[in-house]
Amino acid sequence: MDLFNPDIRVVNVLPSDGIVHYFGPVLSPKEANFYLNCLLATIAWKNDEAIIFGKHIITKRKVAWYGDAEYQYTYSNITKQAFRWTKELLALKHLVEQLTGNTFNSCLLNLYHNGEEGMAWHSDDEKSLGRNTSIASLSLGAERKFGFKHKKTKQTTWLMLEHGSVLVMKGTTQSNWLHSLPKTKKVNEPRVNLTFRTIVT
Ligand SMILES: O=C(O)CCC(=O)C(=O)O
Ligand SMILES: [Fe+2]
Repeated sequence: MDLFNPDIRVVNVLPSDGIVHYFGPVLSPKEANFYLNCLLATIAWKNDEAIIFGKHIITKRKVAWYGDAEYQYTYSNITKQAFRWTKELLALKHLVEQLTGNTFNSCLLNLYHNGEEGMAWHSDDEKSLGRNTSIASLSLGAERKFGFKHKKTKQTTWLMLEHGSVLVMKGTTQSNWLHSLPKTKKVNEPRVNLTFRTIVT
C-alpha cells in the first residue's frame, strides 16, 4: 500500500516523560472511507463488559479483539475472545508497522457510535503489554479530540485525531501519562479506532 503522504513530518505531542508521534492522515480519504465501511460491516463488534466493584458494567461503545491467533484472555474479570486477523486488518497492521518500525501481534478495535461515547482517562499499562511497549492507534471516521494528562504534574495536552490518521505511544508514555477520548455533543458520526499492541505471554 502506498502511504498517502510520503513527506510526513512527525510531531512529538508530549513535552516530556514519554513519546507520542502523530503522523496525521496516512490513508487518502477514499482509502479511509473504504476501511471505515468495511470494518463497520465485517468486524465482530460487541459491547464491552467489565465487573467493577462487583458490578456488571456493559459499555455503549463496542469493541473487538483480533490477533495472530485465536486466544482468550481475561481483563476486568471477564474472558474475551480474540479472532484471527481479517484481510483488511492485516493490511492496516502492515501499514502501521511500516510507518512506525514496530511489529504488533494483536489489535483492540473500538467503535464509538457518536460523541456520546468516549473513553475515560486511563493508561494501557496492563502486565500483558510489557513495559515501555509501543501502541499504534489508527483512527477512522469522525474526527475526535484526544488528550494526554501527566500522572504527577497533571499537565494536559490535546490533539485532534483525523480520519485515516496514525498516532503512536512509545517509551515511558504509559507509565507517566493518562490518555482519554472525551465525550462531545458536537459529533454525531461514528468513529472506529484500532489500537495495535504486542501482547506478551
Ligand atoms: O479511541 C481511541 O482513540 C483510544 C482508545 C484507547 O485508548 C484504548 O483502546 O486503550
Ligand atoms: Fe488506551
